[in-house]
Amino acid sequence: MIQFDAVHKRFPNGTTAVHDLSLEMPEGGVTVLVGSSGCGKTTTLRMINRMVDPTSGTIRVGGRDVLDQDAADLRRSIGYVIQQSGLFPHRTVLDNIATVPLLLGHGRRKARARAAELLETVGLTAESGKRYPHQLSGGQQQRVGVARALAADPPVLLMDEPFGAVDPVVRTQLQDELLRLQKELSKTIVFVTHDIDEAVRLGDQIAIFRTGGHLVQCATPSELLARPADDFVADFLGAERGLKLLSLTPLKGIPQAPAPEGGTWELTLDEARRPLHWRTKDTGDTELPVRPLRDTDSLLAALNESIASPTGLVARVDADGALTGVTSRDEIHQHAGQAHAEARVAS
Ligand SMILES: Nc1ncnc2c1ncn2[C@@H]1O[C@H](COP(=O)(O)OP(=O)(O)OP(=O)(O)O)[C@@H](O)[C@H]1O
Repeated sequence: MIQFDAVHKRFPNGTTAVHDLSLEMPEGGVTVLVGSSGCGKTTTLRMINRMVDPTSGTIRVGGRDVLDQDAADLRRSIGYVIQQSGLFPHRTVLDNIATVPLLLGHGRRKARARAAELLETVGLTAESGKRYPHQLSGGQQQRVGVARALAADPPVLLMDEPFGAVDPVVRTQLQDELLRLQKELSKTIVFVTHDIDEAVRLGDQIAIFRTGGHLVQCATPSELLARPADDFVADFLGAERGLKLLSLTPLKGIPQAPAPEGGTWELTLDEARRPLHWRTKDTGDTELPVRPLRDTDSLLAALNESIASPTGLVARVDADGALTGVTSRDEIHQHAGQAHAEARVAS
């Protein structure tokens, strides 16, 4: 969908922001650009919608060279979300979202109806549409920013550190929302972040840049974590890169055994067979918390839970939260090793 071919960007002051970049961003996938400050991520993003023009090389969107297209038209046809949401302060939330449909000549009523629909899509109440941006929390403003970018239903969405200014809890919620939306909408998304965990969570592919605008490696998250191209990439991924790889592997398919009965520790269940806690009578009826996991939870979550669990056992539940069995710490360890070996072979 988006192709960079030998793209170079040198600003008039002599700074090379992007150096000989060749990269493909597949249709319907999320490409995350990561790297330390000043390595050319934002410039790369902005060349896609012609907010910046390349010095040399070609950028194609949907097969067409961006330089052959009118910059204003191109910008309207590509969604753009930035940090701090970039909303117009004196327009209501609904009017902010309706901005691009209005620019595209949709009537006011139609544009507002579409905006109201999008409010719901991004998880905001109809009432919040009547407010002004400063009357919303930072996280809510970011949701409005996403709704505004989606308003003209563009096939491509550019997101520049969209969740950089919110606290970690809200950030995780916004990431979840984006993943949910993306499942439905399958946009071609280019997402800039400093945060490697965010990149691993959201990316179908991750492009890592080094200062001077050099692309060092572009690969799927599991390829990158299993086989970093060099020390720079390995350092960027951090010492816990092995654990991050486990965060990508779901528990589904890892064997379960029946929950222990009559031993030192037992699981107490409610009437719907949902685990409540681990309980032992040995030390005066002690109860310890249990965090049951579903098949979609990761091996990393399982490893974490197996360490916290007094028995080393992880309680597994179905989609309704009812107990299906338990998995041991040893079993989880063994599969963790296997996941690493498989990722190394696959990449
Ligand atoms: N308009 C400009 N004129 C001159 N230099 C610029 C301009 N825009 C960016 N640069 C320089 O180009 C380099 C790349 O900047 P860019 O904003 O693309 O990096 P980045 O990776 O997005 O950084 P950050 O993560 O800090 O936002 C930097 O050295 C920056 O100072």
